[in-house]
Amino acid sequence: MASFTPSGIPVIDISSLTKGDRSHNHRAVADQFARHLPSNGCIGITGHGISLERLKEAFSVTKSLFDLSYEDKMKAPHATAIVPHSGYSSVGKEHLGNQDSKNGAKFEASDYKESYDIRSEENKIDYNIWLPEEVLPGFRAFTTKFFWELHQLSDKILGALILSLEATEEEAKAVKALYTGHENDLRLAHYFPIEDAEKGRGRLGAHTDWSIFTLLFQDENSGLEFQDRRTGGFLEATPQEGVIYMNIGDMFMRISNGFYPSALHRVVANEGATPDRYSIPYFVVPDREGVIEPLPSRVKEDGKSVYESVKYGEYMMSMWEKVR
Ligand SMILES: O=C(O)CCC(=O)C(=O)O
Ligand SMILES: [Fe+2]
Repeated sequence: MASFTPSGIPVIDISSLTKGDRSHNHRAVADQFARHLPSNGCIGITGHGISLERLKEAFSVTKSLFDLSYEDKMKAPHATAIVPHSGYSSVGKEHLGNQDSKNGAKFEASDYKESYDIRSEENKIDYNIWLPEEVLPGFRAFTTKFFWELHQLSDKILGALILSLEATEEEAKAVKALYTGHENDLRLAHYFPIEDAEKGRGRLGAHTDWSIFTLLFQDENSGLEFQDRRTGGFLEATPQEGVIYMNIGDMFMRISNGFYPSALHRVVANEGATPDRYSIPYFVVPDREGVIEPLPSRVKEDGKSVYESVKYGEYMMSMWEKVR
């Protein structure tokens, strides 16, 4: 059974996936996904197995990173090119709101934030750009460990998502083969404080993620909102202890032939003086060479294929051109 946030976003307990007991039935979680994700492509999750201590540590590491001087942060600068997408990006590198022209919810924002992207050590294209160890001791070790913890969790969520589509065994295998975790992106983000914000002022423009799905950790300073597709308005993703938000991205929308929508989301400032905000998105993405297309069984059921097949790497590069 799901509970709901004050704004009506469903919150699903996934502990039967994460307890590690293989005899547990994953079906119940898959059924909850199938019931609650089709409306807006977003849910809150509890029972994810990431402890509160771990989360506290992650936010404290994030804050220490952004508290460094600009000169120190620039010791791990993001490349001027799109690739490798890793290391430190100062304000103004991205304009995610630019990608949103199709759904009438255009939302002006200058993406008033700085961020740092961490990748798999085995990713040879988007390879990591690390700060020298002495600049922030322990940063590399912590974030690398956290990256793989989130990968383990994501692997289980992906399994339940595939199960929720009633995929054949062959289809399930094919989708899992698209994903090794080595292209995932752990992003630490810091939104600057704003004095005298008008309510609803943009901190991050409305966009969908290009991922399979995204896990979102945020601090107690709210601002994350998902579009309610029935009304076109936005629902606040209220910060709640132990709740991680999760949204479907463009790739799983395509795999599901549109059964799951890619969630349109944004970050806004509260009215008045708005403090710093920290968040940690984890983007679960296919491998670059992965060909993404609707499951044949869903196409059969729906009577048509809503999406053409795309190679993830090509899709991603075309999207990057839009938001730079
Ligand atoms: O900061 C957040 O809560 C959301 C970040 C986000 O949507 C993104 O970076 O794609
Ligand atoms: Fe996003």
